Amino acid sequence: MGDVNNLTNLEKFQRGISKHELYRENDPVVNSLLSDMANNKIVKVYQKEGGTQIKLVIDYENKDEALFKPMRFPREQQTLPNHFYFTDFERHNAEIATFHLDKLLGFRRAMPVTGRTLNITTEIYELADDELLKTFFVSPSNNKCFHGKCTYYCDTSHAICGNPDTLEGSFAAFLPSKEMGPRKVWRHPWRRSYHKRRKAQWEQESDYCTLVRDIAPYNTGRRLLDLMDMSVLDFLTGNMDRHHYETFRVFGNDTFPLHLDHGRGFGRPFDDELTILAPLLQCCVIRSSTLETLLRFHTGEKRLSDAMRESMASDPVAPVLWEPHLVALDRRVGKILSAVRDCLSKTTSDDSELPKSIVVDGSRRDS
Ligand SMILES: Nc1ncnc2c1ncn2[C@@H]1O[C@H](COP(=O)(O)OP(=O)(O)OP(=O)(O)O)[C@@H](O)[C@H]1O
Ligand SMILES: [Mn+2]
Repeated sequence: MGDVNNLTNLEKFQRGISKHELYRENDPVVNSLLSDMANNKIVKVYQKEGGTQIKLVIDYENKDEALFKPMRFPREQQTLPNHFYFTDFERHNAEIATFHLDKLLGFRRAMPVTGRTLNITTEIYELADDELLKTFFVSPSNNKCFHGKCTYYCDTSHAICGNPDTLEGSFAAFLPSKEMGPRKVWRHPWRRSYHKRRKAQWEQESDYCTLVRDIAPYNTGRRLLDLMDMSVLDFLTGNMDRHHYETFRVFGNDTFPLHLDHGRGFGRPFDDELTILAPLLQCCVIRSSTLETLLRFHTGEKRLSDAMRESMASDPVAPVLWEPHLVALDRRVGKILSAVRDCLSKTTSDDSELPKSIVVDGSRRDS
């Protein structure tokens, strides 16, 4: 199908997705794709249906697409104390930062995301489809605003407004279409209850992990270790909103889970939500390569915060994160490592076998 030289960077990226990861380490197509999304001409904008908060699909002149989440708040705004994880607003910069973090941790399971500042008149209003256009209005201070249609926060009092005419947002590279790359949706075993008074099973049973590890697909292959990686990523960012995850059907069950939907991370830099680490705390396993990476960031020359600062410096909307969030990353690496240490001391004391908690296998490329 067509000459490889005529492919857009997004198409090249999509063709490079493997059973093990979205892209290869140091693959130059990633930076080219980020730059395309940040600079290419936009020709059409419409709302993505589904999901709880507003998201726009951006069509570029070269037919590539991106998923846009608008900025709602300044970087310093924290999660409102009386909001649950499921009513928290989404933060566009959390999508950008989590892509960088996923990459630095060596997972490569998150789609590339860049920041970009748009002109709300010429790059949204004038390119919007009729549905979206209907939700535009001019605010009392004469800024152009829209609210779209969705389950939460799509009304006049939660509108997205130009400032006065610019709007910042995150642009995530589009996944292959459902036809090209159909995906399977999985319920996360450590999903929260999404109810203000109810608790989930894992919150009430301390040996919940023994149940999980006996059932497919967690009883074999890489999947349980992938959930541990996901809980590491989510604990570092403070994301409590991991209800489902998706895999590509073509790769079967022994493939990586996509890291999608990170808009609710980076909301509380001064608290570390240990319950996000529950999978790791309850199962006491972690992939050896992940442990090595965390140790390197903890004891090595470059701390995780430094690596993140460096990685995000070239983003068009840098600085992407408020400084306290970077400080939190280093502190949380320390907490993950002490959780692993606790696991070790638990499992080595009862029998002389290899400590179960450490992790064993990489099972990333070849198993
Ligand atoms: N980069 C992407 N390209 C294409 N589709 C995507 C991308 N990221 C996410 N999606 C799809 O869009 C849907 C909604 O995305 P996302 O989860 O980020 O939004 P959300 O409003 O938080 O949704 P929800 O309320 O269901 O959690 C997801 O089910 C996912 O399948
Ligand atoms: Mn979500």
